[in-house]
Amino acid sequence: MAALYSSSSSSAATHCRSYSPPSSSSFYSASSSIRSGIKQRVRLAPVHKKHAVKSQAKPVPDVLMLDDQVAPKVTAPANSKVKSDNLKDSILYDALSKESSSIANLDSGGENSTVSITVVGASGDLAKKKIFPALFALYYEDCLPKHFTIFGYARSKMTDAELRTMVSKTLTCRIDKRENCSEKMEQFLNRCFYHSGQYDSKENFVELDKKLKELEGGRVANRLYYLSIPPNIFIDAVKCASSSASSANGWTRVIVEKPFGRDSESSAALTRSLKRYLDEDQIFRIDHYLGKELVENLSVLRFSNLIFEPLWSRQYIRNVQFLFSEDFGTEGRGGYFDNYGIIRDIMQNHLLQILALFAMETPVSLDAEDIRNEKVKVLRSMRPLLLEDVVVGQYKSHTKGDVTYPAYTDDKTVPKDSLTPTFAAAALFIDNARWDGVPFLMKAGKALHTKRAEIRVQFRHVPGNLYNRNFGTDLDQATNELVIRVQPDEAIYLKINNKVPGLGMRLDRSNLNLHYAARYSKEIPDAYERLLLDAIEGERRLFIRSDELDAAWALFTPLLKELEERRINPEYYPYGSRGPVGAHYLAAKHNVRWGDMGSEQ
Ligand SMILES: NC(=O)C1=CN([C@@H]2O[C@H](COP(=O)(O)OP(=O)(O)OC[C@H]3O[C@@H](n4cnc5c(N)ncnc54)[C@H](OP(=O)(O)O)[C@@H]3O)[C@@H](O)[C@H]2O)C=CC1
Ligand SMILES: O=C1O[C@H](COP(=O)(O)O)[C@@H](O)[C@H](O)[C@H]1O
Repeated sequence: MAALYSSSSSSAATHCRSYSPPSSSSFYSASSSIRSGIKQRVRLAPVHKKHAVKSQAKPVPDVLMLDDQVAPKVTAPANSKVKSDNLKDSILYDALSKESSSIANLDSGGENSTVSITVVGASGDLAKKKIFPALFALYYEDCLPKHFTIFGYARSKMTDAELRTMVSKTLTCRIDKRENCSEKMEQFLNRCFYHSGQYDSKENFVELDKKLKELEGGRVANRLYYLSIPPNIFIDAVKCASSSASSANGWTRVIVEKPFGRDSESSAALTRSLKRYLDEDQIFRIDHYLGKELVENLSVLRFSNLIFEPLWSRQYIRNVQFLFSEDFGTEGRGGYFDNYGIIRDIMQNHLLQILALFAMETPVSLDAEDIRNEKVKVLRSMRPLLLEDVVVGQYKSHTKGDVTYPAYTDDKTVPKDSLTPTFAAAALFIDNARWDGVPFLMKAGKALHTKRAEIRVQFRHVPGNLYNRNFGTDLDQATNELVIRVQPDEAIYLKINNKVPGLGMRLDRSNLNLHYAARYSKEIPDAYERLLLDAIEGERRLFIRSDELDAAWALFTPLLKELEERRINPEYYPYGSRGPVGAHYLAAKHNVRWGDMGSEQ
């Protein structure tokens, strides 16, 4: 039986995910076996019979045959509506998800199945900037299944040829692999098609369905919809896609882009509406920060190295900081941004998701449900944010030399009297045994002095430190710090104290540095590539489950309401600066110094 399973691991996706490590590294072979471990476990999971009943599918064999030559027999019809109430039972939930992952893995890569990816809102910014380029990169890397089709769907009138021209302008070849690039592009573009339609028109989706069927050529048809449209039309599109263009014999999945509402109530309403047309395990709520390489590496760092996990608690960690800054303003997205602000745009999702991964307990396994269960526990253990633990700011115009940088309210799509924060700093707390009393600080801002995303872990001072005299460094300040630089120029470095070489005794601060560009020659894939591939493979680990979302909103909603109801004025900071001074007072109140204020890196 074991041989049967291992002989199945020849699908394109599995192949494209076996990254080759640098020759001297045994570490990577360990980590890639973790990944194949996930697959192995998922594939071996027996099929849960209830699912077959619920989805009214044909009976499913107890042992899944994974040989590519064996046609997958059964999948959950996408439009089968499974009520979500009983999914609250996490055991059943786990079983269902593992089961559908098994089906997904069977169905996505074989000779007798096909995957159709429809980008809804294909004429838009995100589609052009991220989604089509990520799909091409997956194709280039042989990660897409043998049989696949890509459809663009939007209201704009376009022919297939015009879509191809539009998409071709956004495609780039990998720096490390330029061979055959134009051939590959042409092959890819030939598999891209376009259908123009309204987002609320069943007829238009029926037309799409017809075109999809023609291209699917009678194979088991799996369908992935990427909703790259404004949130007010999500439900219209989901309703039409699910009723008129979901797969009759394969899976149907929908990737939903943020914003997932703007507070607890609107988020819950969105979830309820989505669940009228889809099961929870058909919904892939994307947070692209979870697809970033160093965020993915966070769990590997913690759980595959002996040295970190024992230190990962209030006993040794003084505070943790999650930092996001951009060196540009809203630039054309002010209309969207003004309704959300930086807390909803970055903190409630990207930074909080990273925090949950950082702080969670060891999951039972690397399966999606085990990881998401642990993340939910962390989020539920957190205190809702208080206004007194938050500082908000907004950038104002600034002139440097000959250049004048605009204020946020100079954006034509932003009301002149807008109080929407473009910067926020916050102190959060996790009331559990591991993290009691440890401040988790977040700072996020637009139009700051630099573009960067980092996690900084500041350790406590060394008790009874022998070197606590004046050896050139204040060791109370110069505690160890672990920095995970998510972007740009990915790196993980640990600040340590060391002796300056020589006959004297002076201490210095140095970095033990894993600098990705120096260590790995391979280009780091874009987050959207990883997440699209995961959605095709049915891997939900990096997507947000509805209970995670509820818990995340519960932390921020009271604060957001208070900020808006009391019309709290932001502290103004010049475009290109380090942000409002108030952020320093906030940190000082919690006995913390922001780690990004130093001169290093
Ligand atoms: N752009 C980005 O960097 C990011 C975007 N997102 C999210 O991704 C989604 C898509 O973003 P983005 O591509 O920037 O969005 P766009 O504003 O570019 O909209 C995408 C497409 O939707 C259609 N559309 C736009 N407005 C309306 C409307 N009022 N009614 C009906 N259709 C409309 C348009 O296509 P047509 O007119 O042809 O139908 C447009 O090309 C959004 O949910 C956004 O919040 C998330 C993170 C980053
Ligand atoms: O989700 C968002 O993310 C981008 C930043 O993403 P990055 O991958 O370029 O760091 C941000 O600019 C945007 O406001 C926000 O909606």
